[in-house]
Amino acid sequence: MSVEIMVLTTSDEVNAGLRVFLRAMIHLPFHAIDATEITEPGRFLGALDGGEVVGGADSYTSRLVVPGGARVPHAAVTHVGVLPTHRRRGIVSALMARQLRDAAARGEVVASLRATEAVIYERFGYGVASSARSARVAVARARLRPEVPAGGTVRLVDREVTTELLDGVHARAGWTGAIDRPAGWWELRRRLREADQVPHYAVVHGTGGVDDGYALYQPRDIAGRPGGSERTVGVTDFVALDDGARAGLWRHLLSLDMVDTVEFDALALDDPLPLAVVDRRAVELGPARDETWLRLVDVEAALRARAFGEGEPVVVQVSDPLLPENDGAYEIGPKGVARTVAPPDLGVDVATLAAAYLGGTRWRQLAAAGRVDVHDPGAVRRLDVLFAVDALPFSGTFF
Ligand SMILES: CC(=O)SCCNC(=O)CCNC(=O)[C@H](O)C(C)(C)COP(=O)(O)OP(=O)(O)OC[C@H]1O[C@@H](n2cnc3c(N)ncnc32)[C@H](O)[C@@H]1OP(=O)(O)O
Repeated sequence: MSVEIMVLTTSDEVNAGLRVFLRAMIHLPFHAIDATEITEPGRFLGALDGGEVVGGADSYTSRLVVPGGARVPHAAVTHVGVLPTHRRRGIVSALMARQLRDAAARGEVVASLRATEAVIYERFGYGVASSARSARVAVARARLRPEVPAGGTVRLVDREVTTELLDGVHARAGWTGAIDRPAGWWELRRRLREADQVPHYAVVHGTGGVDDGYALYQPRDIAGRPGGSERTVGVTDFVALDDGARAGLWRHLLSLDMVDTVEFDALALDDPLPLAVVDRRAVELGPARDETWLRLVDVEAALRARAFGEGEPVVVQVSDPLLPENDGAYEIGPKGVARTVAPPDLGVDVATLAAAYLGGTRWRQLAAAGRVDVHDPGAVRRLDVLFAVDALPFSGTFF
C-alpha cells in the first residue's frame, strides 16, 4: 500500500479529512461547517495517496465513567471514512492501528466509538459495551404513577440555551458509560440546531436552585400540524443527574399540549420510564441497539480503574494482536487487579473483554456464544459476580 498515514495539521488538511468523511458517509448534513471548529488540533489522522487525503480517522479528548465512578482518559473516535475509490485496501486498518498507538502514547486508557456497521470494528479490538433504545410514549395514556417523585422546577431556556448551560449539567453525569462531551461535539450540535428549519426547545430542571437535568426536544413530522392526531415531539437529548430530575422532566414532557407522542431517541435498556406509568403499554420500547463500541487501550489500567464485586479472584488471559503490550494474564478480584504468571481460568481476546468491561454484557452470555476459552467453568460465574453493576451502562452521547 503506497498510502501514507499522518496527522492532518493545516486547516486545508483538516477540512479535506472532514470532506472525505462526509463523502464516505453520504447522508450527513454538515457540509458547510469549517472542520477546524468541530475537531481538536493534532487528533485527525489522514491517509494520503499522492498528496490527496483519501481516508481519515479522528478523535476527541474525553473521559469515560467506569463502574465505581472513576473517569478514565478516553479517546472518542469519530469521523472515520475512506473514499469509495479507495476502499478495501487496508486503509482504515492502517488508520486504526496508528490511532490506537497514538492513544496509548497519550496515556488514554480506553477508546470508544459509535459504529455505522457492526462488522467493522471488532477486528480492531472494539466490543459492544453499552446498548440503548428509543421509546415512544402515548401521552394520552401515559399517566405517571402517584409514587413517582414530584421533581423540582422546570424552566424554559429555548432562547438562552448555551453550551455552558448544558455542559454545566452534563459534565456532572456520573453513570457508568457516560463520557465527557468535547468542545467540538458541542459546537457541531449548536451549529446543527441553528441551521435546522424545525425549532428546538430546551428546558432545564433544577432542585433547590441547582440545575440537575435538562431536555432538548423538537417537533417531528410537522406536515399536517397543528390539527393532526399524530403530533410527535422527539427528545434528542435527555440528561437527568438523579431520579428527581428525571421525574421532573418526564412531567414536563408528558404534559405538553398538542402532543400525542413523545419519542425519546436514546434511553438506557433499564431506564425506569416504563415502570413509572400506570398503563405500562403507554410506553413502547424500541429494539436494543449497540451504543458504545469500547476498546481497552491499556488493559491493566482499565481493569485497575473499575470497581469489582465480591468473590474469589479469577485469572483471565487476554490476547491483543494490535497492542501486544496488553497480552498476558490478569488476576481480577475484589481487592484489585494484577498481572500474573499463574495459569489462566479462562482466555479472551481484547474485544470480548471490552464487551464485558462496563457490565453490560455478562460473561455467561459471552461464554455461551463461544467467545470465551473456558478452562475452569466456575470462573465464568465468579467473573459475573465480580463484574456485576448496579445499573446497565449507557452513554447517551452520540458522536
Ligand atoms: C466511528 C465512525 O466514524 S463510524 C463511520 C465509519 N465510516 C463509514 O461507515 C463510511 C463508509 N465506509 C467507509 O468509509 C469504509 O468502507 C470503511 C471506513 C468502513 C472501511 O474502510 P476500508 O479502508 O475499506 O477498510 P479496510 O480495507 O481496512 O478493511 C479492513 C477489513 O474490514 C472489512 N470491512 C471494512 N468495512 C466494512 C464494511 N462496511 N462491511 C463489512 N466489512 C468491512 C474489510 O472487508 C476488511 O476485511 P478483511 O481484512 O477480512 O479483508
